[in-house]
Order: sequence, then C-alpha cells, then structure tokens
Amino acid sequence: MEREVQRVRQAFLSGRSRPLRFRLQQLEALRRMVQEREKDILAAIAADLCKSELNAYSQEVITVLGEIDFMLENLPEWVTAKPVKKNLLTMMDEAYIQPQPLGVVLIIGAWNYPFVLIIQPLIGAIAAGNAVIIKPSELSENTAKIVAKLLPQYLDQDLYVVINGGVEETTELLKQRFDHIFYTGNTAVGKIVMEAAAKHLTPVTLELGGKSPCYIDKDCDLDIVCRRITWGKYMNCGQTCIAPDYILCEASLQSQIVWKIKETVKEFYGENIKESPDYERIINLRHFKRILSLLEGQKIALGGETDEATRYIAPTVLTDVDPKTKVMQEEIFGPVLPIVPVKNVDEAIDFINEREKPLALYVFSHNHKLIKRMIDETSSGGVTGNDVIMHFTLNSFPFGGVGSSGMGAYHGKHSFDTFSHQRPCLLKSLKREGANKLRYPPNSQSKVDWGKFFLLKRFNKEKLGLLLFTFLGIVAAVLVKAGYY
Ligand SMILES: NC(=O)c1ccc[n+]([C@@H]2O[C@H](COP(=O)([O-])OP(=O)(O)OC[C@H]3O[C@@H](n4cnc5c(N)ncnc54)[C@H](O)[C@@H]3O)[C@@H](O)[C@H]2O)c1
Ligand SMILES: CCCCCCCC=O
Repeated sequence: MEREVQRVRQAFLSGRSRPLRFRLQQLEALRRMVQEREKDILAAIAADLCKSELNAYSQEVITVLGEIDFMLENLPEWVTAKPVKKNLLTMMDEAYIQPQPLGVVLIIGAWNYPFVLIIQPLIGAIAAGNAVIIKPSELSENTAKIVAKLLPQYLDQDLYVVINGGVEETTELLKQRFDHIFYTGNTAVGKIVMEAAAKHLTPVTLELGGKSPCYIDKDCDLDIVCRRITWGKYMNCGQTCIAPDYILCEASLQSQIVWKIKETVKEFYGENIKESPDYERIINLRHFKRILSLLEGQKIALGGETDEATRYIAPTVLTDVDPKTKVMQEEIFGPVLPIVPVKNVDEAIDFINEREKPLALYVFSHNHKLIKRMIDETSSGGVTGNDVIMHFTLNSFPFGGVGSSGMGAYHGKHSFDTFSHQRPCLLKSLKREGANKLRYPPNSQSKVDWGKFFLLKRFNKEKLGLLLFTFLGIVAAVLVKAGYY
C-alpha cells in the first residue's frame, strides 16, 4: 500500500497533472470511457443494486457526463490567477490568487450510487490538477471491479489509481499520508477517517448521512406533494443519502398522505411491485435485517411485505410514530417512511432543531413565508422547498452536510475549490525600498501614524482615494528616504 501511494506521489511530483491541457485531456478521456463503455458500467451498477440500466443511466451516468462537460467548459477560467484588490502598501506590486493542486487525494466511495459517488469527486480532483487514489465501496463489488478495469485503459495509470478492498485495506490506506481525503459514507466511519487524517494533518471532506426531515404543511396540494415524496423516498429502494427520512405533519393529514402515497406507488411500480424494473433491492442481508428491525412495534399503514431471498422490502409507510422508537433514532436508508405527528410548524421546527443537523431538509407548502421561516430557523446541508432530492442536481450548489451530516462540499466549481489550494501570491519589486522604511525598526509614533493612515483610512470614492494615497505614499517615501523619520 505504502509503495502504491509513493508511486502516485512520484507521478504527482513529476508535475504532469498540472498543465491545463493535460487536465482537459484526462477529463475528455474520462468522458470517452463513460460513453464507449456505457454498457459495461450500467451492467455493473444494475447488478450491484438490482437496478434497471435506464435508472442507472439517469441516476448516475447523466450526472457524471454533465459534470465533465461543465468542467471542460469552465476550467480554463477557473485555473487562471485572479488579481485581488490592493492597498496603498501593495499598490505597485502584483497581487493575485493562484489556485493550485493539493497533491495526492484519496477518494473513498459508498455503495448506494457506486459510480457517481467516486467519479464525480474524481472529476473535481483531476480538474484541480491532483493525483488520485480511489477506493470504491466493497459492497458494490461489480462497479468497483469495472472502475478498476476501465480507468487505467483511459487515464494516466500512475496518477489515477484504483485500490479495491474492504475495511482492512481501507484501514491500511488511511495510515498513509494524503493531501486531502474525500470520504462518502456513514457518520461512524467518517469519524474513523477524520481521526486517521488528523495524524497527518490532512484536510477532509466528509459526505455523510443522517435523518432528513420532510415537513408537510396543511396548506398544500397533497396529490403533488405525495407524488414527489414517493419518487424521492422509494428511488433506489430508499438507499439515497438525501431521501426524505421521515415526515412531520399534523396528525389529521396522515390518512390522506398514506392513501395518496399508496395510489402513487401503484402508478409508479404497478400492482406487482416486485415485477417493476423501477424498484430496486436492499444491498445486502445485513442492511435488509437492519431495516426489518426498524419495523418492530410500529403501525404499518402501507407496505411492510418483505422477501429475504431477494432482499425485497415493499414501499412502506408507518403512522403515529413515537420519536423515541428505533426507527427515529438512526438513518433508515431503506423504503420505510415514518410519519411523526406534530401540532404545527413551530413544533416541527423545534423537533428538527433538537436533533443532529440533517443532510437535507424538505418543506412543502403553498405558503412561501412558511418555507422561508423553516429555512431561517433550522440548519441542514441543503434544503428544497416543495420538492425532494432536486438540489443535488444543480451543480452551481455546493453539495455537502453540516454538523454530523458532514463537512466540506463538492459539485462543479465547489469540487474544483475543494481540491485546490487558493494560494495568495504577492510579487514585489526590489526597488522602492524607501517606503519600506516605514515598517522597519526602530519604530516611532510617526511611522505608526503613517501605517494607520495607509492601512486603515477609508475613502468613499475609490479612485480618488487611491490617487490621494499614491501621492501621500510618494511623499512619505521621499520623507523617509531623506531621513526625516
Ligand atoms: N453525503 C453524501 O453524499 C452521501 C452519499 C451516499 C451515502 N451517504 C451516506 O453513507 C451511508 C451509507 O454508506 P455506507 O457507510 O453504508 O457505505 P459503505 O459501507 O460503502 O462504506 C463507505 C466506505 O467506507 C469504507 N469503510 C467501511 N468501514 C470502514 C472502516 N471501519 N474503516 C475505514 N473504512 C471503512 C468502505 O470500504 C467504503 O469504501 C449513509 O449514511 C448515507 O447517508 C452519504
Ligand atoms: C438523480 C438522483 C441522484 C441522487 C444521488 C444522491 C447521492 C446520495 O446518496
């Protein structure tokens, strides 16, 4: 493992990942890989999650292709140095911010969207000029294998390396020194990753999970609301980091919500859900049993049917759920939707604020002010009003959590920034030493006064101020040079 990381570091130190042309070529090669080997990639995702290839394409491949195109279009502008505003002391100097690659980045992926969750951060890391080691999830083994097979056929083999394995290999990998670690997965392992990173003072991005609440106000169109929630909750069999985890609403709305979700489930997946190509399965038996244990003692208002042999759990809704029960203590990550009755929006806000900050928050209402209030008075990684999931698809948004749902963010320019160091560069001339005397010892009251004036004085009309400043600077330089101070 150590040798492998060293090999990648040597490749980074060769400097070839840095030129813009190279980054663009690698991103184009990645796009070619996705396009030419689409069938293999879709088959792998489909096999891992019992997912139709159409769904694999719309949920994972489209996002990847969109992200590559966005990078190719914008990267030339992002990599260029950005001049910054100057003060009088730096008026004559060159001052700019130069984004630079961090070095060797480790990307650890999760199984639930096994392709996009490693390739989307990879796109950002390549765009920012880094070398990358990718550790796909061992639970989605088909995707892990196909990525390990295809990437070396299209990308630089020394700069971008896939290492497959489970906990043991990841633990070993985490002992190595990286310049950034980008981890997607559960919060418990997020803490392990952060602890390992701390040993080398390596910065981390942690894309974690949590219980994402969904508040339904009585003033809304329940047909549409339930349609959108049904889509976002049961997509990928509930195994989506930003799926609505539970519903908060007034008790009287529960029966209508159950009825409308039932109707929508029938419309989406047909009478026989098991036959639907659009309804996935639970990733493995451990998670299957974990989700079943959440149903114990609950009032099942819809669904509840299961089949262990195929790890099938029907779209399920629980009503009158007690917040103290197990289903409300951990992220569900399965097709089970508890409804927790609350009296009103105040109680819903309190309920959310008494718990860990979620990755996503959803609020449905015709009342725009109520939505704004919910946003103002709560915290979450992201928020969508009157829909679910959709904020993930807009790559001008930073995607990430807050508090226990994660730290840092990515997508689009935010990925580029995550994997870049914003380096402040100040280039001075060796001339004009006279003015510098102001800051050299021995200090004096008049030097401090001049310093205060140059650094603290504010002028309304910027241009006028700068002109005046320049003039005063020259005067001060002349006076200092002449030995008056
Ligand atoms: N914020 C996001 O973008 C996002 C996306 C997807 C999933 N998630 C969250 O991830 C969770 C589901 O994923 P998961 O954690 O079951 O995925 P997982 O089991 O695939 O684990 C994630 C990664 O951590 C590694 N890992 C597991 N145990 C480890 C250990 N002890 N030490 C070191 N590495 C270890 C695995 O090898 C894997 O690569 C949910 O909480 C979900 O909300 C978040
Ligand atoms: C188009 C839907 C994609 C959702 C991806 C969510 C990633 C987290 O699990």
